[in-house]
Amino acid sequence: MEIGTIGDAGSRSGTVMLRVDFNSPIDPSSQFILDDKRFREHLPTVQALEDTKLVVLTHQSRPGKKDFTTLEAHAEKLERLAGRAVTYVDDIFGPAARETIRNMKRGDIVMLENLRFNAEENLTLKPEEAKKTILVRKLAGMADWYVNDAFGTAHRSQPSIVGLPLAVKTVAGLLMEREVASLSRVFTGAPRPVTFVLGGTKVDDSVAVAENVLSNGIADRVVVTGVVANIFLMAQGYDIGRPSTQLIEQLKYCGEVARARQLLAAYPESILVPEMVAVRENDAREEYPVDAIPADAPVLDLGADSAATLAARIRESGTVVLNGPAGLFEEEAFAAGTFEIVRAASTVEFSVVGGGHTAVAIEKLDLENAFTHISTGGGACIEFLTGKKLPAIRAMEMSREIFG
Ligand SMILES: Nc1ncnc2c1ncn2[C@@H]1O[C@H](COP(=O)(O)OP(=O)(O)OP(=O)(O)O)[C@@H](O)[C@H]1O
Ligand SMILES: O=C(O)[C@H](O)COP(=O)(O)O
Repeated sequence: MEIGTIGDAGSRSGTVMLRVDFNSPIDPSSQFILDDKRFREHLPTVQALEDTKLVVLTHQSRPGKKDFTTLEAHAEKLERLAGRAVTYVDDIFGPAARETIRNMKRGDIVMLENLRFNAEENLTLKPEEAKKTILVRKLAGMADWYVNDAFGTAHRSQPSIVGLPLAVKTVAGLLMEREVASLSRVFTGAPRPVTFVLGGTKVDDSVAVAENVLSNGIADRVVVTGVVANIFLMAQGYDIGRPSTQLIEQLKYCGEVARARQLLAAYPESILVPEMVAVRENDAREEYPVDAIPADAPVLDLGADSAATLAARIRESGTVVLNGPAGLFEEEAFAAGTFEIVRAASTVEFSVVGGGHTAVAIEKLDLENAFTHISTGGGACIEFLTGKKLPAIRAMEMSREIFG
C-alpha cells in the first residue's frame, strides 16, 4: 500500500495521537456500551504503541442523536480491555487537555473528549481546508506523529481524518492496515468464483457495489437479498406489495429500480434474485412465489427454497463478500434466510463480511471464527467495495508525500 504503517514509522516514541473509531451502540439511559467489538479490534494498535505517550481520539455518534455522549465509559472500557490505566479528559484541545498531555510520561494513555463535540469535526471538507481548521492546528501542535486506525470512519472527509495527516506525519494503525489488506484482496487474487451477497437496507450503496464488481470482472455473481432484493424484484416487474413498496419510498430508493433494471439487462446470468419470499400475514410467516406476493403483506425474508438455492451457490464459491442481512433477522420468524446465508458463507475459503447488523447475525450463530475477515466498517467497508479511494487513505498518501 502507498500509505505508511506503524512498522515503517521508525520512531515509536514521542507523543502520538491515535485516531480510533470507538463509535459503538450505547444504551442512552445507562450509558452502557452494548458492543465492544471495535475496542477489541483496536487493541493491537494500542499495545504496539506502548512506548509512546498515547493520546486516543475518537468520535461517538453524531450531534442530535441519543447516543451522542461523552467518552468516560469508553475510557473505562479501553482501560479494562487493555489492562492499562487510561486517563479521560473532558476536553479536546483546551487548557485541561494541553496540561494533561504536557504532563504525560512514556507508556501513559490519555483519552480526549468526543471529537464531534467540536463543531469543526462535523464538517465535510477537502484535506487542504480541513488542515486549516482550528481543531487540526491545535491537535497537530500537541503531536509528534499521528496514527489513523479508524477504518470505520475512513469514508468521512472530516478534519481529524483528512486534515490532520497534512499537518503531522501520519501512518496507518494495525487495524487500518488489516482492513485495507483484506478488503483489497477481494479485488486482486481472491479465489474464484467470487460471489457478492448484498442485502440489508443500504440499497444505493449496494447497487453501486454491484455495478463496480460486475463491470470490472471482480465478481462472478451477485446474490441480492433483504431490501436490496426487493428493488431487483421491482426491476423485474414484480409487485412486492404495498408495505415493502412504501418502505422503499420512505428510504427514497425508487430511483434505484432503473439502475437495478440496467444491471439485470447487462448481466442477466450473474445476478441471482430470490424466487420465493417470506411475508408477514395475519401475524405469521407465510411463503409465496415472487409473482404472487399479497398486496398487504411486507416481504421480510427469503423463502426457504430460495434460501437453500442461493446458499448452495454461495457454498460453491471460493470467495464470498457478505454485506447486509437477508431479512428481518431480529425477529425469529424471519431469521432463517439470514442464518442460512451466513452459514453458507462461513464455509468458503475466503470470506469477508461488512456491516454491523451482518456481524450481529454472525455473532448470534457463534460463527465469528469461521470468517476470514469481519470488517469494523459499515459505510466505510461498502464504500471501499464500490472501488472508490477512501478519503482517509488518500489523506495518508498525501501525508507520506509531504513528510516521507
Ligand atoms: N426485507 C426486509 N425488510 C425490512 N427490513 C429488512 C429486510 N431485510 C433486512 N432488513 C433489515 O435491514 C437491517 C440491516 O441493514 P443494514 O444495511 O443496516 O445492514 P448492515 O450493513 O449489516 O449494518 P450497518 O448499517 O449497521 O453497518 C436489519 O435491521 C434488518 O432487519
Ligand atoms: O459507525 C460508523 O459508520 C462510523 O463510526 C462513522 O460514523 P458516521 O456514520 O456517524 O460518520
